[in-house]
Amino acid sequence: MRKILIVEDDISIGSMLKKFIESKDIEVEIAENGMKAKHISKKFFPDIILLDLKLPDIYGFDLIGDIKQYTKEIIIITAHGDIDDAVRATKMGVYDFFEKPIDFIKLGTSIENIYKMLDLKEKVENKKKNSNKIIGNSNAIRSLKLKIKKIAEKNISVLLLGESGTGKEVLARSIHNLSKRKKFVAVNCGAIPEELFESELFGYEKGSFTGADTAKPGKIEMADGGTLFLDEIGDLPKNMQVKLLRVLETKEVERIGSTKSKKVDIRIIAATNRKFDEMIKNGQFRDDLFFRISVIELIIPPLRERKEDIPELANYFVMNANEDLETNVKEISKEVLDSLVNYEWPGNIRELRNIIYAMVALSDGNILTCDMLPVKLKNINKNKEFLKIPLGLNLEEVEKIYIEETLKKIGNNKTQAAKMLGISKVTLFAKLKKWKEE
Ligand SMILES: Nc1ncnc2c1ncn2[C@@H]1O[C@H](COP(=O)(O)OP(=O)(O)OP(=O)(O)O)[C@@H](O)[C@H]1O
Repeated sequence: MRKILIVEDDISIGSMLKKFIESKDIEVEIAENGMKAKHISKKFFPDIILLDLKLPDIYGFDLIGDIKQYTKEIIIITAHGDIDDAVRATKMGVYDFFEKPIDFIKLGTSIENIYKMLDLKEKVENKKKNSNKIIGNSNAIRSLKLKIKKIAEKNISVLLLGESGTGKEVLARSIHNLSKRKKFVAVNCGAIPEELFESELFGYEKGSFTGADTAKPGKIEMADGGTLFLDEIGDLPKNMQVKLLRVLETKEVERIGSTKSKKVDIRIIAATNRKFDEMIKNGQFRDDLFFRISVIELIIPPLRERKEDIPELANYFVMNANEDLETNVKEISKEVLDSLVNYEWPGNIRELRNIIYAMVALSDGNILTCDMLPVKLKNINKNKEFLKIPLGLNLEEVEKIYIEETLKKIGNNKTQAAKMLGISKVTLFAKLKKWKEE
């Protein structure tokens, strides 16, 4: 059910507004002063707050900081509005501004527009949620899926390790979706300038520094009851590492400029593509924080080590691209699939996704063919070397020739050969020993 809170001390205007909005099938609550407005918004979580500026106990603008976090949009209604107020409202992110007497038709349109926008946002969110499906059936992915099912509901910190684009965020969101936690709040530590970290994570009170016009909760507080995903945690500055550790130990957070701390219940999922042991050795990352966040460590292997997932992923991205680009590609040609499987994917799944999207966008038929491949993939099959093996040999003899030729090609490096052949080093040694003894 849609919900609107009216903050208005004039009882007759309040009840007129209530009647008008209820006629649109929206649930309405009224608060006659600022204190009630804070109290009700915390429990009612209205989609929209209609806020009168002149209230008996507070000036409407000074209330916005306290109620903003409990609603999606604010509309201001005022008897004595001037240009300055309208400008201030826009700066504070208020959606619309109405002068009394209220033009109900215009107000109705404004409310409808907000709901149209919110519906669209929800659709995009849902789509995002669905895109958290973990595609792949390789041993590595199957085992990851099993593990996350086991740990999802337990309130333990998880550290995801893997190269860029391997799907760490997808995995983090899947863990969250399988848990009963409320919201998923993501922070990309690699994208925040150092001087903004503290306000981003901890929030601030109004007036705590120049430019802090309103109070703002930080990401930690916003994740209360939910999951806080700290992407690129290796980029967290040292002074923030100490502060984060304190939050995890005390389960309390304090906004900048506040003397009061607030209890928070968060589950941390962190991710990095950097090597923690080196960072700890160099003093770049605190080991006490590392132990706190890495109760469970999950390693996501690069795509080149689970090539059997490539066809399924490629088909999945063709389907997604069809939906997003309104195309109708039905198939990937065998040659294209061969090239995709033979490529090494330094950018992992993100790179695969981008290439498929580009190919779908370029195609004008219903099959993806080699001429649409980017140059780096076009000649990949041509560059492959082929080995002629005579017919009539038994499989073990074929295997022996193949392994010997592979070793020759890479300068007898047995570790690399085992990797290329997809067998363990022990197996490779055992085979070589057996053939030597024969
Ligand atoms: N197993 C998967 N199934 C389906 N799509 C996936 C999978 N893994 C990754 N993707 C897709 O690949 C892209 C990159 O994934 P994601 O952002 O999770 O990677 P990441 O490891 O967090 O990258 P970075 O380290 O750069 O932040 C996204 O578009 C995501 O939807």
